[in-house]
Amino acid sequence: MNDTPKTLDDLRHEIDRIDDAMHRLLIERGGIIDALVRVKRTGETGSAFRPGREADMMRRLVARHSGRLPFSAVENIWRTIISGFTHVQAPYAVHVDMSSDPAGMRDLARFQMGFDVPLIAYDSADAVVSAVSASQGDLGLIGLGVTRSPWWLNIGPGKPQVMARLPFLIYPDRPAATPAVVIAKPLGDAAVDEIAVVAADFAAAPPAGMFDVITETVGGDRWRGLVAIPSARVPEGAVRVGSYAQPIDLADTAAPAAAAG
Ligand SMILES: O=C(O)C(=O)C[C@]1(C(=O)O)C=C[C@@H](O)C=C1
Repeated sequence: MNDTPKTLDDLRHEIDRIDDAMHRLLIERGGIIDALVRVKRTGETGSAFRPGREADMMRRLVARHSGRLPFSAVENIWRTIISGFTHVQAPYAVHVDMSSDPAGMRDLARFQMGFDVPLIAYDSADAVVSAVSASQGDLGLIGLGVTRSPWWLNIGPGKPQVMARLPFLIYPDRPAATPAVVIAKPLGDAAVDEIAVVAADFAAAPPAGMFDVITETVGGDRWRGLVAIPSARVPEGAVRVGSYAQPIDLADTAAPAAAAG
């Protein structure tokens, strides 16, 4: 066995070897894009965004991760890769509601979509809904919490819908943790139906804990909000305005990423 301590040069050679391999793999990943676009018929729908597939990839990443690199860095690298490959398949912009917590929304948009996707800022959620409605395959990012305007009245069947809930991976001190939803037209097989988003309109606020309220109006003569319900349990006649993959709280998993993160 050779016990000679490695020099700085040796160690940097090892890092170069690993970086070369990672870069080669990224180039190889890019090589399958043309075939993917044909198989998915992305040209016909104009959107490559598949949040269900992205959720599965993130779940596998969580299950596999170990080592020194914080999980947030790994998540961010993969978000940049996935978002970059989504954009090269069919260019899109992300319209962001900056009416509340603009710094948090910008961080979230960049963490989630990287820096190659054009980001367009708006001062209301309604303006984001209009922009996504007028586009082919653009995405909208709308913050959750309380709102003056029930912006969801203009989404639903035949229109843009809620397609993802962010952050998808929940862990302590995570960056880009501002709660938000992604809206988009559910083109191709893009929709993922685990948790349904239902528009509710009641004379008064429902008792605390009755629903998983993800956003609600303040003021006004009625209580309006969006509630999240497991898709299999949505009552008949409910007004569905989208659905998303169930986010993962790493505190509830035994995944190594929970410890590494
Ligand atoms: O799997 C697909 O459908 C892809 O388009 C590939 C890919 C990726 O880069 O991994 C890109 C966009 C989708 O949202 C999901 C995954």
